[in-house]
Amino acid sequence: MSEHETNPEKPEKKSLFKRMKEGLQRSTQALSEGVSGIFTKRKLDGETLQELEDLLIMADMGLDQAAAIAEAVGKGRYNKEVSPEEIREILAEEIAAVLAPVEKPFEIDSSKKPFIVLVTGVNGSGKTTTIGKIGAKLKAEGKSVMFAAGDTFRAAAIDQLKIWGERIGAPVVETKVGGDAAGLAFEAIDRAKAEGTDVLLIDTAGRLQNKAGLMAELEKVVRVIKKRDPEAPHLSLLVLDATTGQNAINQVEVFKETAGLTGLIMTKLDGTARGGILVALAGRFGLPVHLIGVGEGIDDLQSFNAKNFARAITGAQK
Ligand SMILES: Nc1nc2c(ncn2[C@@H]2O[C@H](COP(=O)(O)OP(=O)(O)OP(=O)(O)O)[C@@H](O)[C@H]2O)c(=O)[nH]1
Repeated sequence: MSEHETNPEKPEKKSLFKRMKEGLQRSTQALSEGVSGIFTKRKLDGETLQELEDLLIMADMGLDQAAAIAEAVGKGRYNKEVSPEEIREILAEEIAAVLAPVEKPFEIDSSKKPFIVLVTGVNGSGKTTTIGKIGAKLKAEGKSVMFAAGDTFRAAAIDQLKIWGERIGAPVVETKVGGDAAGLAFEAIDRAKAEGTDVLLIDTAGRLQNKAGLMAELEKVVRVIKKRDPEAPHLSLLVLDATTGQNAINQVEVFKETAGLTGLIMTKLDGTARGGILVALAGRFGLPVHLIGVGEGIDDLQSFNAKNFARAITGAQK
């Protein structure tokens, strides 16, 4: 366990970039050492570029993005000696270029009251914790927050959200285990309206093992939300666990239409050497990435910055 996991109080003083870099260490190590291994005392040619492409695939960037990025790195540099440091810089630029279009801060439109955020994701993705952390950040900005414990299938998920609610002073709308999630969303919107709440965050169930049932329920939740406010949900976010690798692609496909996804949050990037999955997702779906999780602390849920992320995972120094 790294220091920031065992002592969540201390690192507050650390810069967010430093925290992110630490969180991404495993990915950085794989890419940075990989580049050194390929380009030390060797020319940039078809062979080394193929090895680079393989390295990018290993980092979960996906076949298409890996090929395109490797090609871009090679452009105009064939048969030249290019140092690993230079390759890391070029790689960081190319990765940032793929990621830049999906960099979008998590923002609330305060003309919408309540601003309704629907949060989906498979069990264990970090969904409930993420909702709690977002709520804490919004509260710190002076906004009033309400949670709807819409993962009605698991008592643990309801309890976890209640703990967050108590911690940050946000009311939690809940129903009994097995209760109707759509009905709960309906009730939560009415209550948030009545109480003049700024932001309502709605949790949902994530049992992919019953995919048809889950999707039918999600559709119903979205339908009911729209009945109360045709513009809502104002954000529909999917929480993805970076350690699931390429599986994240399937998850986006599953939730995209049903939940009308407007953006992504990627958690647990600290638990994998394959942080390149964000590159694969960006290239494939172009969905905004609002936040990334690089550890368990509140400050470890950070705004996604394409350039910083690309620099961190490649180990580029400049
Ligand atoms: N290391 C690390 N752990 C994280 C991150 N985000 C969330 N977690 C942890 O992941 C675990 C699962 O989070 P939950 O919030 O329970 O996940 P969930 O999707 O709600 O899962 P269920 O409640 O099981 O559906 C918790 O222990 C979180 O602290 C992250 O960015 N890094």
